[in-house]
Amino acid sequence: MSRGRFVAFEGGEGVGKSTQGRLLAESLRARGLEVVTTREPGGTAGAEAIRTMLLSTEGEGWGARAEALLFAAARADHVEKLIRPSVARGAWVVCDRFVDSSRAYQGGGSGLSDADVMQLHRIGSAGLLPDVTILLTVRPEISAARLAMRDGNAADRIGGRGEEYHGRVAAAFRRFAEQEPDRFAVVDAEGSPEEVHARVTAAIDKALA
Ligand SMILES: Nc1ncnc2c1ncn2[C@@H]1O[C@H](COP(=O)(O)OP(=O)(O)OP(=O)(O)O)[C@@H](O)[C@H]1O
Ligand SMILES: Cc1cn([C@H]2C[C@H](O)[C@@H](COP(=O)(O)O)O2)c(=O)[nH]c1=O
Repeated sequence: MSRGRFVAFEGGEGVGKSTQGRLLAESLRARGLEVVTTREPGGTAGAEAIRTMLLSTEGEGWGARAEALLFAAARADHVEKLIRPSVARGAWVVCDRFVDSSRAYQGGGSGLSDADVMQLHRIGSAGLLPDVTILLTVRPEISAARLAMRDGNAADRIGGRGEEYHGRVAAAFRRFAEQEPDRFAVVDAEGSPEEVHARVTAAIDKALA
C-alpha cells in the first residue's frame, strides 16, 4: 500500500483553489493513486450542514468566537470521518482550505488570537496538519476578475466582507507561510490553470521528496 498524504490548498477568495485541487487530483489519479477531494467547511454531511449555517447570507450571522467554534466543529467531523480514515488507508486527500483558513480569517481577519484558533483545533481535531499546504497567491485585481466571471456580484457571508478584512486575511496567510516554510509552499497562481498546475506539482514534489 502506498503512503497516504494530506494536501491542502489555501488562499483568499477566487485565487483558483478548487481549480488546482481538481487538476492535482486528476494528475494523481492518472498515476494510479487513490485520491479523495474535499473542502472546508464541509466534506461530511454534518460539516456541510454547518457550512450552510456559516455562509448563508440569511439571518444576523455569527460573532467571531461563535464562528470560530463552528468552523472547528465542522473540521472535527471532517477530520474524524473522512480525512484521517482516507489517509490511513493510503489515499491522497486533496482539501480546499483547512485550519490555516481559520487562522487567517477568524484570526487575521476577525482578530482572534492564533493561540485560541489553534487551541480549538487541538480540541476538535487533535491538531492535525496537512503534509503540505499550497498557498496560492494572485494580485487582488486578478482574483476579483476571476470571481466576477464566475459569480457576478454574488458572495457568501464571509466572502462578502470588505477589502480591509480580506487584506488582513491575505497578510495573515503570507505571515504563516514565512513562519512555517517547511509546511507551506507559496505558489504564484497567475497564468493559465495548466501553468499554475505545473508549479503546484513541482512544489509538492519538492515538499514531499
Ligand atoms: N489560472 C486561472 N486563470 C484564469 N481563470 C482561472 C484560473 N484558475 C481558476 N480560474 C477561474 O477563476 C474562478 C475562480 O476559481 P476557483 O473556483 O478555482 O477559485 P477558488 O479559490 O476555489 O474560489 P473560492 O475562494 O470561492 O473557493 C473560476 O471561474 C475558475 O474557472
Ligand atoms: C475553512 C474556512 C473557511 N472560511 C471562509 C473562507 C471563505 O470565505 C468561505 C468558504 O468558501 P469557499 O468558496 O469554499 O472558499 O469560508 C473561514 O472563514 N474559515 C475557515 O476555517
